[in-house]
Amino acid sequence: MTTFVKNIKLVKAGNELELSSITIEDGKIVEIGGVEPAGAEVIDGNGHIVSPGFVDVHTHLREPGFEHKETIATGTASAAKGGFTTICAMPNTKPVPDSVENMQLINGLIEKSAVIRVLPYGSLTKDISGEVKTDMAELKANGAVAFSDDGVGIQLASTMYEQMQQAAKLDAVVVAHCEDNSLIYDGVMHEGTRNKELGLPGIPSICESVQIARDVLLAEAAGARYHVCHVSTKESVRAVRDAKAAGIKVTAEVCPHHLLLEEMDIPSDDANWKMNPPLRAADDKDSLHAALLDGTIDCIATDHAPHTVEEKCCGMVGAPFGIVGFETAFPLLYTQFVKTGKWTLEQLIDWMSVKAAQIFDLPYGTLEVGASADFVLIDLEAEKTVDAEGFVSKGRNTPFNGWVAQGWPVLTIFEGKIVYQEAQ
Ligand SMILES: NC(=O)N[C@@H](CC(=O)O)C(=O)O
Ligand SMILES: [Zn+2]
Ligand SMILES: [Zn+2]
Repeated sequence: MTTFVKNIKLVKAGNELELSSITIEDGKIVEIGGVEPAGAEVIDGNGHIVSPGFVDVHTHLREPGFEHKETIATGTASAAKGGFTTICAMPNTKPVPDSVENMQLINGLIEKSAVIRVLPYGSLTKDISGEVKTDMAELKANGAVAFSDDGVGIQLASTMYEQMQQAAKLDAVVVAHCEDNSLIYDGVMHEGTRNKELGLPGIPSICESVQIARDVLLAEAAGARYHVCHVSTKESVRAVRDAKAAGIKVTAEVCPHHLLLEEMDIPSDDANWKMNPPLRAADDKDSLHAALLDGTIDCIATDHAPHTVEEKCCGMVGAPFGIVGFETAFPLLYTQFVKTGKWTLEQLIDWMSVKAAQIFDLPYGTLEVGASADFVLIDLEAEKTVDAEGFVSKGRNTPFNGWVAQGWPVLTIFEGKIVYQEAQ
């Protein structure tokens, strides 16, 4: 079975485009820029750009346990619509992937329902409760892509250190949601200016940064590979930058919302603006941009975190943290930062695909002969308004509703097959 995708533009250095084609055989890329093979099925790319399928190393699919928020079917369909073909699923499900049995249960659900590649995390502790350590070797042997207790920070340094020592032996990556519980103060948004105006309890920046500072030293001592989730503050950026300079094996991600928004943008006590970590101050946002550009932060990850309309209805206090991200990530970043000349198209695509894959040694996020035929065609001209009601995800929880953006995925191909096609 041969498929020929013609009339597409490859993104070369910077913003340079080159008219090309991709030939697919048995789910793999066999030629780039070749001629149409006789008898091939032909897809006309209509002159759109082609990017490697995006790789999202931080997502929440909610199944098993919270199918009212999202399922593997709806979450992966949403990701495909956003141009993603590989996503790593965080372990805050019920049950948690903390044993061979639970890992196999989750693998079975993925096998049954996912329309793109889902690589599950194993947890660092049983039930992500921070107490009993998991057996990482057996979780890895059963498909854990890496290890995290995302949703909560690991409070005890000894727990983190001992799991880093296990990870170092396995050459696995420890992925950390950094949050010191003694410094949360029941906060619902950034401890700064806007929370005082709204009369809402704040989460100080140190809640995140002190745990990163601790962890990079633990990673150094353990010789482990350590990846920081959703970096949001300038002090966190400094801790990661200093650690990299010291030769510690640390990588980091940033979320689209922390690059696009800041505390002063929060219009009111609206839970669609509540996420963890929260939207920080303008200078924090600036430091995240600088960190991406100088390589301190390695990649962009959505932290797609769907919740129901009911849960998000009634102000920030009491609502769960989290916003959805798959279906808006590329268009918003492209419109705000590439169209404005801050970034090149090549940089944005790199941060959303190849750089993300490299952190976990994944052979995806690349357009190379021999690679899995995972890619997305994007219409850079099409302009649309973000409409949460039209999301494929079950989640409607986004602060970007009504934003106008360009650069929408029109066709997503995973292992050579169409998994999303824009309605004509
Ligand atoms: N980011 C969030 O605000 N929420 C995430 C948990 C997490 O990523 O910490 C969730 O699972 O809802
Ligand atoms: Zn988190
Ligand atoms: Zn998360």
